[in-house]
Amino acid sequence: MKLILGSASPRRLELLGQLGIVPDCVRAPEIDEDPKKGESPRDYVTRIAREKAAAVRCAEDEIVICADTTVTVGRRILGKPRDAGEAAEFLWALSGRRHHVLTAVAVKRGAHLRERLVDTIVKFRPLSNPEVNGYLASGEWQGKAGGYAIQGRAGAFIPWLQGSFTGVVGLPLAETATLLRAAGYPVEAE
Ligand SMILES: Cc1cn([C@H]2C[C@H](O)[C@@H](COP(=O)(O)OP(=O)(O)OP(=O)(O)O)O2)c(=O)[nH]c1=O
Repeated sequence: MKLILGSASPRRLELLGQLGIVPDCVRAPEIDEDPKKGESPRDYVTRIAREKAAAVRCAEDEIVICADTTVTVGRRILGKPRDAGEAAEFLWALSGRRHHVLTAVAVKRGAHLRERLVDTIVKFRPLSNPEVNGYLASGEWQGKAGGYAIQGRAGAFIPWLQGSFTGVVGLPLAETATLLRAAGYPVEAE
């Protein structure tokens, strides 16, 4: 049984490694990640993970794992910021508030798709101008949903969360292990 990681995210590769899993290959999906008009954040993230899984070619004896992570405040979806200006806007929108980080995981084996949606509530303390400017200068916001990475220096902005830390980083490991086992892929530990 071969495992394909359908993701260009180095975080997802590293997180699988935490489970002792090294995928047999990595195939990054190319899809349009724009939300549809009026689409709820939960529907959006589920659809994108599903579309990523559908976009990755695989043989009968291969399992594909894809995921999508998005940050939501109210009904607003914060994806990966286009530039530093948008990252600044996102950080101010998150400052001093709680938001949700949704990660949908999709595991495909043949025609069968298994999915899980993990919802984590994250609290940001109020940020100051120097903190936001310092963070923007670090470049850590690039390629991250919501414009921050909890596993880096933005960890200092977050006094509390409820849910899955690994889900925020991009692949919730408890749910991922369950999905992979259900698909027939051996996952040790636990
Ligand atoms: C909120 C948050 C997001 N992220 C990252 C995880 C994801 O890589 C990224 C969200 O973008 P995604 O579209 O989920 O993934 P990606 O574009 O990096 O990779 P691919 O589509 O090929 O799978 O944000 C962190 O690393 N830390 C965080 O704290």
